[in-house]
This record gives sequence, structure tokens and C-alpha cells, in this order.
Amino acid sequence: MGFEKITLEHKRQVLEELADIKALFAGRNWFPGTSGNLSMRVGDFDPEQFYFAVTASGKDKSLRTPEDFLFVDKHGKAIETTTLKPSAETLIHCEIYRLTGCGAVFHVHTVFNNLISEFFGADGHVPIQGIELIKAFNIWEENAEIRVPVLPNFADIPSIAELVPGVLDANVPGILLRNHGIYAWGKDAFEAKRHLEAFEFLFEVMYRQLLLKGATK
Ligand SMILES: CSCCC(=O)C(=O)COP(=O)(O)O
Ligand SMILES: [Zn+2]
Repeated sequence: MGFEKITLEHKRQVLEELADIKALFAGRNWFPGTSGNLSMRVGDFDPEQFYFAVTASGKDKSLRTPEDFLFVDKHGKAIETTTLKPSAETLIHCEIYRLTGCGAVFHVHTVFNNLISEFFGADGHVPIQGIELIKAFNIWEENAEIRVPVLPNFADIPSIAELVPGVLDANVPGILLRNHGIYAWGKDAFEAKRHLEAFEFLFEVMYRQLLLKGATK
């Protein structure tokens, strides 16, 4: 379906939902120093053609303004004439949509995701086992283990985006960038938020467990 066929009402609903989530996350200090970016798909998913609303680059994400979001295509290019620039990390969102067909992608920088991504960065993944909140990813098996991929934090975003297909795990809706932050996604904004909150909780638990055990590596 072409972008112009998607109803204005649907586009407005998506922008409103994104703005509400942005305000909520800002209240948790999840966008320090203008970091972070959010996106939500509009219309149906077709790997050949899809569109999403994404945060404009470099904005103070704790503010609500008419210039917070723009619509882009599957290549991350603005669809409408605008002076706004899509997030510098839009290509990573594009790749996650293309590979998963998800409905929303949220990226935040937090102290816990930075610390954990660095601690396990050399291993290429964060192993998480036996913590109840793994169930937030719809994994109900007892003592389940997941591995959250950690990618290198290259300055060149296309170089990061091209690593995404090689590490994506269908059961784990998130990827860490080392010393940078997390991308979490879901079939819609509700699920992406649940996943992001679960990751952040799990990283905090792991950090505190490591401290309790006096870990060195
Ligand atoms: C100031 S944080 C550096 C860029 C970044 O990692 C980020 O998440 C925000 O970039 P954007 O272009 O989306 O504002
Ligand atoms: Zn970032």
C-alpha cells in the first residue's frame, strides 16, 4: 500500500501514541542529552514497501513540539517535504522492521544498558538465565536462558545496520550496541514498551547480582 493510501487518522494516532511514549520515557530519564530514538510503523508491513514515523534527529526528547517526528520509507528517507532530519540511527530501525516485520522500535541509552553492554561486549552477547521477567518475551520455559546480542558501536551507522541480520534472534526482541544503548521492538508500541522495560529490569538485576558476587572478568 502506498503512503498516500494510509489514512490521515491512522497517521495521527501513530504520532500521538509515539508522543505519549516519548513523554513517558523522558520522565524516566531514558533520553539523556538528546540521546535515543523511537519509531512506529504506519500501514501494513510488506518487506518491499513499508513506512514508519521516527523521531527527528538531535531534538530534546523531553519536549513535545510539532517538529518531533517525520515519516520515512523502508530506506529511511523522508517521504514528505520537510526540513527535519530523521534520527541518525534510522537505518538500524529500517533493518529491524525489514527483518522482523515488527510494528515499533524503541532505542534508549541508560546507565544499566551501557554498563552491561560493556561488561559482556567482548563475548558478543549478554547471557540472562532464570530471571522471572524473561517471561515478558513470551518465553515460559523453566530456567530459560536468552542471549541478548551486543554489536560494536561503530561511528558509521550503515556498518552497524549490516551486522543486524547476523545477530538477530527471533526469540529475543532486542539488540545492544556496546557502550551505547539498546534497541527493543515489538508487534506494536505496547509490546515494544513491555520488551524494553523487561530488558532494562533484567540489566539492572544482572548489574546488581554481579556487584553482590564481587564479579571481575
Ligand atoms: C547525543 S546521543 C548520540 C546519538 C545517539 O546515539 C542517539 O540515540 C540520538 O540520535 P538521534 O539522531 O536519533 O537524535
Ligand atoms: Zn543512540
